[in-house]
Amino acid sequence: MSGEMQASASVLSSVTRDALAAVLTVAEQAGRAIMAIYNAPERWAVTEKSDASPLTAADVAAHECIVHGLSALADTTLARLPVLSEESSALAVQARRDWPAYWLVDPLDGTKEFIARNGEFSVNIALVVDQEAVLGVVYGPASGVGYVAARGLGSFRVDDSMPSDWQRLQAVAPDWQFAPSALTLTVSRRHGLVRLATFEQNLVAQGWQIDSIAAGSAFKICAVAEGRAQAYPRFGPTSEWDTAAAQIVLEEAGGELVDSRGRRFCYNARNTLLNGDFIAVAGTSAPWLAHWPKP
Ligand SMILES: Nc1ncnc2c1ncn2[C@@H]1O[C@H](COP(=O)(O)O)[C@@H](OP(=O)(O)O)[C@H]1O
Ligand SMILES: [Mg+2]
Repeated sequence: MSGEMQASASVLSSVTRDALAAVLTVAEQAGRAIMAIYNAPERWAVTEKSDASPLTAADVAAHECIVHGLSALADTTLARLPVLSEESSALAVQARRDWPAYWLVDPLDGTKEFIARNGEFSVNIALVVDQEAVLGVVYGPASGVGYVAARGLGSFRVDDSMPSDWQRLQAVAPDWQFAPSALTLTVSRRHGLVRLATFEQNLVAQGWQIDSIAAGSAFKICAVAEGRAQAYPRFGPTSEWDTAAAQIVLEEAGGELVDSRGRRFCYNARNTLLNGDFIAVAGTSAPWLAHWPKP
């Protein structure tokens, strides 16, 4: 076995339910740092990043909390892994090519929703090993609800009010064999809405009735894992830290996250951090992609 394969095997053997619970605790700590600022708007000082997305004091506070929390994990194999975070990406984007395993983090996904004060933002922490997300935590500081998963261990919803009650998630796929009926989609409030409308029209033309739930952040993927929606079609760019944690939550609940050609998303495989169009589905993606709009 090569040194790199040994390193990956050692990280995978650290992926346990205890480790998942510890990463959820890190996300909850970051959530408390975020809420302290969310509830004190005079501390926001919104600035523009180089990609023109907003950056608040909360993004930075959550980033620092997560970097510290992960480095203090009891499992030293996990604690020593490098971190690629939205707030540190300029430094790490090249270095990551040499990393067989690392933490991929969006400390505050849905910054525009944070600024809009609608509560629809999340802390996303994923563990990537050999280009696949193998552990993920998506935590909502405003709701106190986390979605957690690890490869082979299942997906769970954990509410802060009942921390020991991990509720198993199961995605619910449409039955494509029978006459079209109702489909529920989760959709972005702000991005890719023109091609989303075309996709919905393609489904309606086949007799499907579409309901949609608009929301910010990676919760749109978790809602599919939870069975509240059957798919989340995404048109336009996102970054790898927007999808990795929620992807393993969805996969462990019985779903797929794929590009417009049906290829499963993987990480650290290209020279960019940007994702292209994707669809997150309950069950299999092929029936959905038959209705995908032309680019
Ligand atoms: N032009 C762009 N390039 C890269 N990512 C983009 C983008 N436009 C939107 N996003 C991503 O979409 C996320 C918000 O999507 P949604 O509104 O559906 O929740 C943003 O998360 P952040 O708020 O963490 O930056 C950002 O990562
Ligand atoms: Mg984001």
